[in-house]
Amino acid sequence: MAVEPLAREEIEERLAQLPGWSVADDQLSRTYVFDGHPQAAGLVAEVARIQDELGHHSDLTLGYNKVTVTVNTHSVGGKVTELDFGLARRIEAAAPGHGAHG
Ligand SMILES: C[C@H](O)[C@H](O)[C@H]1CNC2=NC(N)=NC(=O)C2=N1
Repeated sequence: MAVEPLAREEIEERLAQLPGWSVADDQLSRTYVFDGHPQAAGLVAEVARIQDELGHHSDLTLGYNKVTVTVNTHSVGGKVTELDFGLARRIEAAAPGHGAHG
């Protein structure tokens, strides 16, 4: 089945299960906060592995103690799809192991 952009209600239903994530300008995103830089970089490295496994890649911004994840699906013209939520759920599962909060 081909991936399709999610409708607004479908996005709202999925966001309700993912506290901290939001959609603006057709981008699904979340910022995680850490106690320090190595922890933040550790999440980036794990997310890179997850993204290659899934074949779906977010834009990751690494700051001193923050990581911002931003993703949409290029193949449907830059809209939010189930692929983006699938990646977000995997990142949510990984983040606590790196000490993410915020
Ligand atoms: C061939 C490869 O799987 C595609 O180019 C993938 C790679 N990663 C991707 N990542 C994102 N965010 N959107 C895509 O449409 C996309 N396409």
